[in-house]
Amino acid sequence: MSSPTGNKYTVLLPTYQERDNLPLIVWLLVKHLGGCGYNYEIIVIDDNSPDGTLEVAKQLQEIYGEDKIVLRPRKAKLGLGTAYVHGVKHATGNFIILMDADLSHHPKFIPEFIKKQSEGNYDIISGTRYALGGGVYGWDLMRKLISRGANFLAQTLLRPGASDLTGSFRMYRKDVLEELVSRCISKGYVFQMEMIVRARECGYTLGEVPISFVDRLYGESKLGGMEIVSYAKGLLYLFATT
Ligand SMILES: Nc1nc2c(ncn2[C@@H]2O[C@H](COP(=O)(O)OP(=O)(O)O[C@H]3O[C@H](CO)[C@@H](O)[C@H](O)[C@@H]3O)[C@@H](O)[C@H]2O)c(=O)[nH]1
Ligand SMILES: [Mg+2]
Repeated sequence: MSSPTGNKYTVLLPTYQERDNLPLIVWLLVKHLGGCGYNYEIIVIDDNSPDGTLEVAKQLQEIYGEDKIVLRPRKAKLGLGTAYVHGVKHATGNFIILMDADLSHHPKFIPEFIKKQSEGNYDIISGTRYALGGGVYGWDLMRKLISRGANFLAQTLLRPGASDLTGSFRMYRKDVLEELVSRCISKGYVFQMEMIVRARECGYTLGEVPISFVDRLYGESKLGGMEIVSYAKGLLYLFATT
């Protein structure tokens, strides 16, 4: 079946301890991308999860095929930012979708990203929780404050012209993503924000699509105190240098 847009979409799924979530997220991706006739592949980047995520991914590969599920594991937990860098090296699509594997980002929004992209011929489409009717569900007050605070600080210091700077559900043209990752120095959670700041520097166009972010059911977030400290350091660095 030829893709309705003539494009190929590569979904990068970084996983660390996502054994219970992976079958469902993959099934939903197949449903919303394959079911709509899009040409796609899913690249799973597992960082040697002790819970056996990679073994689950291998079973999924047998079910859906090696052309649809591509495995690019790494030997150790090396961080979310570098997982994307690693994944994009193996991508064969001309558009790349970055998303979490824990069902916080629902694949039903991807056809909306694709529609928005073709309407404005944008270089980047960013899912937004903080404008246009997007939202967050299931987080406690503390986590909401951390996210809002991180966004507010970044908006105030960097003024990058996007409503959700720390979210990671986005679609990029492949060459744009490659250019941006080569310019980014962050390795942890601050990576998402730096990508938008660099995109603005390079003059790339950005469209936004409202998304609802639902907190994970299975497993735990990897966002801890260390990540918050490194986020603050990264933000100050960007403030001082851009
Ligand atoms: N391969 C790999 N994957 C990782 C690593 N750390 C996290 N992941 C994967 O990256 C995704 C996001 O990790 P979570 O631990 O679920 O992040 P979160 O706390 O829910 O944070 C989300 O929201 C933040 C903003 O509100 C985002 O900044 C963040 O990117 C993510 O979308 C999941 O699929 C998780 O398995 C890592 O070191 N290596
Ligand atoms: Mg999560």
